[in-house]
Amino acid sequence: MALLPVSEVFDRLLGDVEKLPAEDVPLAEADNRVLATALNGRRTQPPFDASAMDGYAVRAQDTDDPNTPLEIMGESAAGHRFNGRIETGQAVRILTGAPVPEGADTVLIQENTRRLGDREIVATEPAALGRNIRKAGLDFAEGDALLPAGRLLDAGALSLAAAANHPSLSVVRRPRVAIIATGDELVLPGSVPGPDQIIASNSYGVAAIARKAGATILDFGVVADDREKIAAVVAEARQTADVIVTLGGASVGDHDLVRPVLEAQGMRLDFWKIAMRPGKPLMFGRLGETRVLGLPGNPVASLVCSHLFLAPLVAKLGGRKHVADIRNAILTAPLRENDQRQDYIRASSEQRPDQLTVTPFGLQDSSMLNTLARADCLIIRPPFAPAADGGELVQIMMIR
Ligand SMILES: Nc1nc2c(c(=O)[nH]1)N[C@H]1C(S)=C(S)[C@@H](COP(=O)(O)OP(=O)(O)OC[C@H]3O[C@@H](n4cnc5c(N)ncnc54)[C@H](O)[C@@H]3O)O[C@H]1N2
Ligand code: MOO
Repeated sequence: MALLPVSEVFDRLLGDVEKLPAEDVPLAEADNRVLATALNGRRTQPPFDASAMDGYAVRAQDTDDPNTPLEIMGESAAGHRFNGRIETGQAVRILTGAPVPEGADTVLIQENTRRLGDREIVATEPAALGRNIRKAGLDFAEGDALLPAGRLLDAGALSLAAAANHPSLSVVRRPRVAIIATGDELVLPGSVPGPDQIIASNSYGVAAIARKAGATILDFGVVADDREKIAAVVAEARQTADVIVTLGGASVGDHDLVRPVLEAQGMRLDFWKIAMRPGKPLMFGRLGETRVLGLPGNPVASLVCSHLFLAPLVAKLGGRKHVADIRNAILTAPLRENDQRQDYIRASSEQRPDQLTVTPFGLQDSSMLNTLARADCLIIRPPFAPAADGGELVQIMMIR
């Protein structure tokens, strides 16, 4: 089977993805969720003409002559309005956020007044008509379009939704990603491994990438290389998962059972084996409504494929925008010519005063997590790229 080019992998994986259905969540739990439907104001804010300052509600023309005393008729505080109307020659003590009394057209700030005893003030400076008054609806009015569908609910959006009196919000359901690690050699961190065993590490990194893209993770732990056991876990996972991610068992060895087991369960294979390094044995298919992404077991292949493919898949299902952070950088060391597979080379970037540079790591074996953890980017080497010298420009994808 020919290896599928990376650009086609994106098309086949993402081409027909629709965002998941909506669900209602309490406002307090809506942080970092994606709004499913546009949000309108359910009230007008401020609901009345309100004072923007501590001072006195007056008629502007009464302040034209600074020596005219104004009689204080009462107080309007936030939450407790002054019930009454002021006439010429009168003022009401007013505090920030309080309703402006009828008859007043201006708020004179406290600093521009002088008190004469308990009952009177004079303006020390004339006030312009309408000063320090927030008109009703200054922020928004009932029925105004406030937030569009697809908006990520961040701090500003959440407080606006609250101010508009929405106690709950309709958000896109989080994609549920089931992760199934396969392999007789794997034991969980903290176990005592047998002589031929290693610690299962991939799930943790893959889960972190998926979660960052908006997923809820269903971790199915480690399953032995056994057809029945893998089939049983897949059958359980497909009940709830939008995406099943399998780890390992994707290649051509006698114990690489994932694809045959999934096909026996009815998976329609879309593609298997892609023109990429690391990540060649990547597999993608559909099991009913559930998408299945079979990641190669080599830890670096699992994580690089998750950055490249799982993150945008999860983001799109969850209604989020996902744009890979791709930049141009100057190579500090030479690179060999490339073969037919698009290469993603672990590297370290440095922002210098005048340019971004990138240094590839010498060893690129796809089992080496130590280099992956140190890498902040991957150099993208297109198929058949000629050898590159230090000083040449290359594309890099940031991974942290
Ligand atoms: N004859 C060929 N052999 C291999 C090919 C090939 O094309 N022809 N491809 C190689 C490539 S590329 C990769 S990548 C691996 C992928 O193989 P599998 O997906 O079948 O993965 P496994 O054989 O199960 O495991 C490979 C390696 O990774 C370790 N592993 C697996 N799962 C985990 C995990 N959850 N946490 C940590 N480490 C894990 C496993 O122990 C193996 O060492 O195949 C090449 N072979
Ligand atoms: O995916 Mo494999 O890691 O190309 O070595």
